[in-house]
Amino acid sequence: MTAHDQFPRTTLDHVPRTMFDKIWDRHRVLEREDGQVLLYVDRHLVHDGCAPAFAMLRARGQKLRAPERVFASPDHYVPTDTRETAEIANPELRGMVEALDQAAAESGFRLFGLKDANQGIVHVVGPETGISQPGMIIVCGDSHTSTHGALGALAFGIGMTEVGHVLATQCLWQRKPATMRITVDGTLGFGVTAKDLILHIIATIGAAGATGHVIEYAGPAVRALTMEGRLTLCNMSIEAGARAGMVAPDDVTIDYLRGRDYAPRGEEWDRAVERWRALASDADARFDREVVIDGNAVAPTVTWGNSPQDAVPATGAVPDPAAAPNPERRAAMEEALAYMGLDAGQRMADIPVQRVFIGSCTNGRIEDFRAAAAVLRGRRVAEGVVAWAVPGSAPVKRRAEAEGLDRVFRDAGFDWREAGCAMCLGTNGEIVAPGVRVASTSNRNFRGRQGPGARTHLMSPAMAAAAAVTGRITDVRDLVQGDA
Ligand SMILES: CC(C)[C@H](C(=O)O)[C@@H](O)C(=O)O
Ligand code: SF4
Repeated sequence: MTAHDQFPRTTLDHVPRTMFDKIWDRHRVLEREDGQVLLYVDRHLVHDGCAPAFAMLRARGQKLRAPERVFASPDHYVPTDTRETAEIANPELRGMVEALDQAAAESGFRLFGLKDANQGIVHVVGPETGISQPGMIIVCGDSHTSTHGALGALAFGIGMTEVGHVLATQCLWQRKPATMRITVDGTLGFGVTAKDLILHIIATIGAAGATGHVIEYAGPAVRALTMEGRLTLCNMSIEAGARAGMVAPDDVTIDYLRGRDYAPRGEEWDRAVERWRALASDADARFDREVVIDGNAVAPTVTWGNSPQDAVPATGAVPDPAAAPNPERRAAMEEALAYMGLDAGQRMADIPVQRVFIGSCTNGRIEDFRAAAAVLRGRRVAEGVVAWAVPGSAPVKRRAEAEGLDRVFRDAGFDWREAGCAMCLGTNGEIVAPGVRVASTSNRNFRGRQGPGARTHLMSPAMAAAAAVTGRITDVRDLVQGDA
């Protein structure tokens, strides 16, 4: 018997915890009687839409509590044809970029400005610079902050008032969410990516399927994903209604972070890795909900409607509202088909597209451009199709250019552009005309998102490249079968 065994351990020691619990517990500052918990925030990411929060601070004469924990990059409002602020013709857009420059100058936080080597969509910048790390609480005034959970962080979007609160206090009040584990068994097949997987998951559990929950993705098909695939997966957690998505850190995570600008070094790195490895959910930890997905059954997946849950295999057809489970769903489907200009039963492969957008915080990373380039090499964009490649960050753009991918895109007839959110949301003015159908690698196919009347079909980068080449929705497996 060891000395330790003579003392009964407290029951607390025996409570198995999920990764979410471990991160949550470590960041609790205090708890209110109504159950709200004050959390300490490790990283606060800021974008060019956060001007109202800085205005709030200014009006109250408050300063940033911890500017060294705040990192910013302009993304939503920046045009993707120039990096010169002075060349931004629209004064409103220019004003947004200038407002962020001014806030950084006043408050002393790190800004990756328009011409900075690290500028990009905040959700691409955080992971790629190593600012986002396992075990952290990461917040940003943007719903797709869930992206960073791929590194084993608890990362979630907050509102503008909360952005102001975090800037001033470095803390945030939150109610504890429920936990949900999505286990993906099996292996993703040829031509099937993390994007197809997350569209399949959302189609399975619904756009409100994870409301109030933090999702932990687990299982062999998730473990087999690259870090970039995991970022895509976690990015769209919010489209299933989840508060956040996360993947436990493993060798993939650690290899990804090693040597990045903001990653720890030397002995500090070794200690960090030890901490990160201990974050995984305990084997006997209980989740409030469990979902199991068969990874072998996932096909290249495309959306047909105005919610990310409106997704079917590329080999499938537009569903029939008559088969809807209830009248509300039937009405929603009918409305979506009318807006999208589609008929029930129409084969997905017969739907023509006029525009293609490869980019966004979902699929604007180097592996996404490699996957699309692999399809485009030796091929041309179909007659009448306008196709854009928009890197998620300046480093992604440089890397792609170093690999000669920009040539592949240009030779195929793509426009190769500067980094930003661009056509994902179009707040920078980059939208399409009414009725135009877009094959898009972004995360939301809401009505009017890519412009009033725009018709968005969500898909993977390889699928978007295939659509660019054929001018219609195409199962990329059919197109590239003869390659190799
Ligand atoms: C503008 C921003 C607040 C918004 C978000 O929260 O997600 C945007 O990034 C989006 O993707 O719709
Ligand atoms: S790329 Fe799209 S989804 Fe991502 S932050 Fe920008 S607008 Fe939002």
